[in-house]
Amino acid sequence: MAIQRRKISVIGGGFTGATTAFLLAQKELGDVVLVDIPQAENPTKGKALDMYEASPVQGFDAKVVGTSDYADTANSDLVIITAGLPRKPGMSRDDLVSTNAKIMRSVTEQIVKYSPNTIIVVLTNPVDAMTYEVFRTSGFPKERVIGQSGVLDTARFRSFVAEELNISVEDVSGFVLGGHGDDMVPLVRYSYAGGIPLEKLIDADRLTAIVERTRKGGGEIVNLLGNGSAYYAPAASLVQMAEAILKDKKRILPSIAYLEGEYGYQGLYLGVPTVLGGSGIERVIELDLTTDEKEALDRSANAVRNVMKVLAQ
Ligand SMILES: NC(=O)c1ccc[n+]([C@@H]2O[C@H](COP(=O)([O-])OP(=O)(O)OC[C@H]3O[C@@H](n4cnc5c(N)ncnc54)[C@H](O)[C@@H]3O)[C@@H](O)[C@H]2O)c1
Ligand SMILES: O=C(O)C[C@H](O)C(=O)O
Repeated sequence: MAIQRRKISVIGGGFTGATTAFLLAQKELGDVVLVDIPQAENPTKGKALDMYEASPVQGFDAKVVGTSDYADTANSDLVIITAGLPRKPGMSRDDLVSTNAKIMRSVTEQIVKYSPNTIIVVLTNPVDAMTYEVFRTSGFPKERVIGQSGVLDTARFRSFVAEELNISVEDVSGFVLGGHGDDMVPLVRYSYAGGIPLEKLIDADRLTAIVERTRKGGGEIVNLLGNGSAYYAPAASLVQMAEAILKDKKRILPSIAYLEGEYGYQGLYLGVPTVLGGSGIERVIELDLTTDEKEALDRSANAVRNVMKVLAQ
């Protein structure tokens, strides 16, 4: 029997969607279907063809097609949702909730129709609430609906620490819990450089500044870009999660997972450490938190709950 390549659909062919599609193809994680609205069909086809034409030069074997027809996504192994509005300077991610929730509902119905057994990874903001909306609309089991925030937030933290210590980013590990907002909880106590706790290497004041910069990392890029939000690091983060799932790597990566009692929360999508593998979220890892850390996580969880109230209206 012929072995078939994996199929990955990326919904939304804008900055994050197109960048993700290209990285997925470059890593030969599967053939990629890039989907956008009918009005954007030609540019989407153009981007996909352009990517495919890079394959002989870069030496990757992956087909990339652009479309507005969900029939082309049928039987996807993985679907990544990037469709929706990004914020502009002066906006919070939460300002996007109503518009992007409608988009989540419509794209999820199409995804489920054509790929009822797929795993969905959501990027669209406000991502904790949007992941919940996709979960609710899809009717999928919780392990097959996952949100991306922690890989990106941790990557920002690791970059800033590496810069501070003038060391390789590879040797820095970070740990960010909570919602993808300014209340996220970077946990310095669980962060290391070359196995050495960061608190032994960086002054408390500097560490506080790095934590603050991480929390506001998305806004820093929004202000620099002027019209849109980050896409290179978000796309790289999606691809790391996709690789863990498609190759059943069982990596410990932070994901936005549906909590039913873990960390004391019920019925909430929130960023936590997880094991990501072929079934999606295979396990949520629970850790003991100090009183201060739990209070910070509660603030972040409350911020997500407040956004979710809009969905209930
Ligand atoms: N969770 C994260 O860490 C993270 C990181 C980066 C961006 N984001 C979010 O991802 C989303 C996309 O960001 P972007 O920079 O790619 O924006 P973008 O404007 O470049 O692209 C969005 C694309 O979605 C398409 N779209 C809109 N409605 C659609 C629909 N119904 N079906 C299919 N496609 C549709 C648009 O035509 C556009 O091409 C935003 O909400 C942004 O805030 C989240
Ligand atoms: O900041 C944004 O609006 C986009 C994204 O969530 C990010 O953190 O870069």
